[in-house]
Amino acid sequence: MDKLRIQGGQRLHGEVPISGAKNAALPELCATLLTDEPVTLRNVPRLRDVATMRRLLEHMGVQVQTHGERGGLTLHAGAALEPLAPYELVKTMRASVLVLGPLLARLGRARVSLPGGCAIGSRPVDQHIKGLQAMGAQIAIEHGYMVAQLAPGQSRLRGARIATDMITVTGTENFLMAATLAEGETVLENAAQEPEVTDLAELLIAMGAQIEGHGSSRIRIQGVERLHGAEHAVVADRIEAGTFLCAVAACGGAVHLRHARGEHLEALIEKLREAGVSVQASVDGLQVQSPGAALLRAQSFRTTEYPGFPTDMQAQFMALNAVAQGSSSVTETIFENRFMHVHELQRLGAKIRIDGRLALIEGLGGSGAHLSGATVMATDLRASASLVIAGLVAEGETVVDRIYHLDRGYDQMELKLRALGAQIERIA
Ligand SMILES: CC(=O)N[C@H]1[C@@H](OP(=O)(O)OP(=O)(O)OC[C@H]2O[C@@H](n3ccc(=O)[nH]c3=O)[C@H](O)[C@@H]2O)O[C@H](CO)[C@@H](O)[C@@H]1O
Ligand SMILES: C=C(OP(=O)(O)O)C(=O)O
Repeated sequence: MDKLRIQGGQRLHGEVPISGAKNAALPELCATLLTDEPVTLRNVPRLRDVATMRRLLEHMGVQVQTHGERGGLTLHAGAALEPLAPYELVKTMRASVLVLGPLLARLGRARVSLPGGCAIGSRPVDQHIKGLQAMGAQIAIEHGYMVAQLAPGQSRLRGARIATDMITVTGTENFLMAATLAEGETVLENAAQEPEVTDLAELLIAMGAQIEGHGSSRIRIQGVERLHGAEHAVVADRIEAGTFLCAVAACGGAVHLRHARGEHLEALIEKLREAGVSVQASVDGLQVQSPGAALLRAQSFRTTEYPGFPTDMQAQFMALNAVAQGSSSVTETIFENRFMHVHELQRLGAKIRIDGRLALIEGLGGSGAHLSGATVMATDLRASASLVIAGLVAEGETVVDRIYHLDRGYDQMELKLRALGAQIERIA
């Protein structure tokens, strides 16, 4: 099992290219199920989740071709599709639930394994099921599978008004894709406003869908009879960019993040600036400069839906707070179990106390104390990133075990960090 070995204490300098977003690429790969014409995606990141999604789509009969160095994939979901997503392919990746909407819309039936339990919370899919039922789908849970079909006498999904109990990102994406081929109008109330939802809507529009209001909390979709092929470049990954911003903030140095989109990271950038980090827009990205964590002021924050502070950046910013000056509090409001990095950060010497959904952090900056390297265990994707950041500033050697979690969502992170001057290597 691969691990990362880090020798802490280096400042970071240079330029890093930000890859396409995992959370946009995954729904966009699923959207190719909506048409029998080829769809080309560019800037698809090289990630384990993308490879898993590719295997899942190929298993259903989608032909996938890779081209070029720059993450080009052409997907062709021709006529012979088997709408089955088996447990073996679904268990490691929550996003596999995103095949349900497109399959129902295109074929009127699907059999999709419930996604496996996840470390960060229970993550039910009740809202996905309720919304698709409102569009006329009949969905039963049988032997761990969602078995879905259209109601008798119905040849297409029907447009509906869907108001979810909470804001759900993949739920919004599933409804958006399903509604493109439904009969009549669908209105999504309480829709997620994340940039990845907007990027998906832009791909769907390029395929011939009629969508208005994406990027706001109410999205209107007029169903059409068919969609066609298109070409689309996946938006830059704001969470990868945010992770590099926190890494440079903690280590100190000056780095250009090529392709990063500052307008997608406003809540995070505001906190970094308040901490004492300089973040400036450049022609094609962001320029970040930091004196190093010990001279920064720790920042309190609460995670909320976009445009608020992203839950997917909570663990990385907490690592920064642990080595900055002063005390801070972090409240996680999206997932009930997303503090698993805390125990591992404590093993490196971080002073953090958890009280329910609140973490209280006593920053080491200016106290004379430091994190000290140790072997730590990655428990989920962003927890792994937070341990890498902590390892980069800790004294001595840190080994981060179980980095298959990191490989789910970061495109060659250790190579990118090494190019910036970090001492980090992958070991078996
Ligand atoms: C592939 C992808 O895009 N993953 C992102 C997506 O996950 P995902 O789309 O799974 O997260 P949601 O936005 O759906 O979850 C928000 C909250 O709603 C709850 N919920 C959701 C659906 C449902 O049917 N029932 C229910 O109770 C969840 O358990 C969670 O507490 O958004 C999360 C929140 O920004 C991010 O952390 C993930 O990186
Ligand atoms: C939680 C995440 O991903 P997923 O929804 O794929 O588990 C994430 O990207 O931080």
